[in-house]
Amino acid sequence: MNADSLDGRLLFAIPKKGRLHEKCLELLAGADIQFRRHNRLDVALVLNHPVALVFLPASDIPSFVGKGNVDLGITGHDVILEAQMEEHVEEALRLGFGKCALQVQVPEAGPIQSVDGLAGKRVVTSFEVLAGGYFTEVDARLKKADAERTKIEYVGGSVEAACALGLADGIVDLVESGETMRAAGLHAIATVLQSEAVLIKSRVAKHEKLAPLIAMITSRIAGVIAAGKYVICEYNVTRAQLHAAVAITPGRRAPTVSPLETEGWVAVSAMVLKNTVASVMDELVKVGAEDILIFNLDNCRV
Ligand SMILES: Nc1ncnc2c1ncn2[C@@H]1O[C@H](COP(=O)(O)OP(=O)(O)OP(=O)(O)O)[C@@H](O)[C@H]1O
Ligand SMILES: O=P(O)(O)OC[C@H]1O[C@H](OP(=O)(O)OP(=O)(O)O)[C@H](O)[C@@H]1O
Repeated sequence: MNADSLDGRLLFAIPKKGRLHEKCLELLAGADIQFRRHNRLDVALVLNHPVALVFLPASDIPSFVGKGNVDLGITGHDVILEAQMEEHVEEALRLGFGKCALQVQVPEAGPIQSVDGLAGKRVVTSFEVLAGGYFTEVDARLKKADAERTKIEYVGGSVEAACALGLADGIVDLVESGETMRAAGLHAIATVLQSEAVLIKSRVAKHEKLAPLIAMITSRIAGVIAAGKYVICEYNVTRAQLHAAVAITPGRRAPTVSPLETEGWVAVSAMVLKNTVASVMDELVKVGAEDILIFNLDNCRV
């Protein structure tokens, strides 16, 4: 591949490894963005659109998009703030995966058990900017003199080992299930921010001509995300109970209600959030709904 083959193509950055990589590949497949990635190459031409995928470390994607080197990208909200790129990129869509929290952690059995207690001590992190900003405020609130301020030290990985190694009194790191934290004998004493994966667009004006293609990709990805969040719920209910049933399944705009051949009965179809489906079914049974069926969505536009 040479640089010419990228001419006129929209560049779309995808995390090359790590927690977000697999999910991004699923999203691309769901949005019918087809590509063949050659072994070890970090650029792949999309076969069915004028797009090239650029596989980059998640933490580098905010600045590539923010500076306009690539037009679109998927990365974590956390790394956008860490790269101080929030004013240079537009978060077009929240993607609902890669959910985690950046938390202040200390040894469970240690002498320090509060953020105020940790202030002025040594904190190790991969998120220097966010941790630095957080403890600058804590130090200011506690009126720490310059020499007493919290010392933030950067490490590129294995942050959770820093306390056990005697390098830190506390750390600031990402937590999802909490397994890594607990395995290292740590617990969280504060949350700096919540994060999830986001689709970001460059704010650089020269990319205006790509707007229709960006809008199409955004809409396709939004459809795949919505399809994962919703199911279709269908059931039969008497007209007398329709009002109560519709209150349980109002749908996104409104449910579809169709007459049944049986006098006094209707069939109802509505989109329902997947994570509420069990309680929705319980409630429907209580108001007399019958033949309740749940269907997964492959894809949708909402
Ligand atoms: N445990 C987790 N659960 C959910 N999302 C996470 C988790 N850890 C990280 N993330 C999200 O994924 C992004 C990339 O993190 P990940 O640890 O996969 O990085 P990476 O690309 O493997 O880089 P490195 O391992 O070099 O730090 C983070 O910025 C965050 O938004
Ligand atoms: O709360 P948990 O579910 O245990 O997840 C948290 C861990 O996940 C991330 O690291 P990851 O495992 O992606 O590897 P990395 O340290 O190489 O980035 C993060 O840096 C934490 O260490």
